Amino acid sequence: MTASNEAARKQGVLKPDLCVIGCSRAGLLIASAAAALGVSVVLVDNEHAGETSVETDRIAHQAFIAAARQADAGRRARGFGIGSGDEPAVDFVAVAGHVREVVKSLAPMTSHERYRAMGIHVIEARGRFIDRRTLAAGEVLVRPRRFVIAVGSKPAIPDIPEIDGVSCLTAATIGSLQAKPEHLAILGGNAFGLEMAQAYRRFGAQVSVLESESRILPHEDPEMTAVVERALRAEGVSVRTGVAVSRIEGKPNGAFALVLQTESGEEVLAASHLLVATGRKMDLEGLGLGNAAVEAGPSGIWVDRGLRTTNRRIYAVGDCIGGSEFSIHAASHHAELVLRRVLFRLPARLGAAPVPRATFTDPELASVGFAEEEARVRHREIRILRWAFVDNDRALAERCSTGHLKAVVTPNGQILGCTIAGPRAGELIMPWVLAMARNLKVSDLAGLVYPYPTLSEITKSAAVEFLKPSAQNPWVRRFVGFVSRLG
Ligand SMILES: Cc1cc2nc3c(=O)[nH]c(=O)nc-3n(C[C@H](O)[C@H](O)[C@H](O)COP(=O)(O)OP(=O)(O)OC[C@H]3O[C@@H](n4cnc5c(N)ncnc54)[C@H](O)[C@@H]3O)c2cc1C
Ligand SMILES: NC(=O)c1ccc[n+]([C@@H]2O[C@H](COP(=O)([O-])OP(=O)(O)OC[C@H]3O[C@@H](n4cnc5c(N)ncnc54)[C@H](O)[C@@H]3O)[C@@H](O)[C@H]2O)c1
Repeated sequence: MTASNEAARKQGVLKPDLCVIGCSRAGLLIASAAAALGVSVVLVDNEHAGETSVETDRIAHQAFIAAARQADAGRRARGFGIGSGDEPAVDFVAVAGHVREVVKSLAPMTSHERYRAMGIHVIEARGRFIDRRTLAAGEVLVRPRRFVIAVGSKPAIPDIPEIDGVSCLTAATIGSLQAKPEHLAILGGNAFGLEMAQAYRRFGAQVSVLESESRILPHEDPEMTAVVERALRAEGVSVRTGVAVSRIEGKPNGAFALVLQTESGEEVLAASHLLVATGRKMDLEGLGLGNAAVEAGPSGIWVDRGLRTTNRRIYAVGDCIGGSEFSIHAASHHAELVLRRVLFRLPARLGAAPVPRATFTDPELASVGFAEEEARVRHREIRILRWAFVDNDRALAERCSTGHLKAVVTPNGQILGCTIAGPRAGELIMPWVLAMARNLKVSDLAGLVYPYPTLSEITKSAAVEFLKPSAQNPWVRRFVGFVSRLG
């Protein structure tokens, strides 16, 4: 037990204004904002942040993808007349060193010491509710005015016969690989699986993605996911959709064979490593939610639209409330809503602000609002606006012109959604998020001045498409003709 926990035990029960359970980005945001406003805060976390946590896994994941991008840039440099086009020499151990360095540089930002220096009482222990108002954390009891639960999620392993017999990798363990896998089979073709597939392929591994749905990124617009799928296949990733793994057969040398059920029958796929990227499950075990009358189901803790649980003193944010979107920005958005409600007693509700989604493959895929199919169900008439990166000067100059932007709008220019598959899509989606959040029309995006040459001009080009039919309007033509006769 740490010195501060020992001191707390001697004080008896801690009675702060706020107790945050979970040192996630969202938990830290709430704790630090509340402390900055003079609110007394206890933060309970079961890990030494900065060492092993989802935060660490996530930054390690991004650092790994960044290294793979460099390997690919080495190959592509030949197209610019640079280098010999030889395969880049990849030192997998040095790549792991780069990842460790990036993770280490993040550690001071998430260290408990940083939050203690802000006046937050940090307790390093797993929290467990013992009644409706009290949390036991190690030997300390905490009875605050309000709780916020931000305990996240952990990888879910699918129920496949004999999967326990192979040592499958997950988001939490893939970082421990010290050598390039010979053949990496990845179960699940959503963001995490695809980002890993492309990165390992770029490092020279054979990679097979096995997705049970009929297409990868099943929640996104199929026209746009096809762009990503084509790019992955072109790099040599084997993408299999609509397949079910019916069992796994271990081999004596540690390798294994996946028995697949496909439309054409049974098939066997031999691989050296298996990465499970089939989703997350809530990390609620041992939290004692029942003691606090906080109801939860298999899809997470039940909250109302203001993120309040079935116990009115307790809020929950992030992955642990389930839903369709598990992301750092969704969790941070929850944190901001809870801060509004708890600190300022202002109304705040889920669903009021559009939350974008992003997949960091190359090309990236980012979206906000409705895709075409859903928009057609909800609106009698819609218009589709498209612009391709091949018609963007910056993309051409940089030889990254794969993909396009697709926006869905109403006939009067209200933006229903936008999806971008292409370079920097995760950045380029932001004007569309802002426009949707502030109820701007697509003509507002068309009217902005964009610097040339930038990828961001793709937004202007697509938005201007909305105005083009007006050029055929007889009244507009007559007016322009009349004005031009005035001299
Ligand atoms: C490999 C990987 C890559 C990802 N990449 C991205 C990405 O590029 N973009 C993106 O937006 N999202 C990404 N995500 C998803 C994102 O990390 C999660 O959606 C987000 O972290 C969820 O935040 P959270 O607040 O729910 O909790 P988490 O970040 O999961 O943190 C929960 C914390 O609570 C602690 N805890 C758990 N139980 C207890 C307890 N009983 N008592 C005390 N403490 C407890 C845990 O130790 C942990 O520190 C990625 C996830 C993974 C795994
Ligand atoms: N770019 C990002 O925002 C990013 C990056 C990495 C991870 N994450 C988050 O991390 C979490 C974990 O990601 P994930 O990709 O593991 O989960 P996920 O839930 O996002 O996707 C799981 C995929 O696996 C498929 N699947 C499920 N069972 C299967 C089976 N038995 N065989 C084959 N396919 C199966 C699903 O159809 C789905 O496409 C997600 O919440 C994700 O949002 C986000």
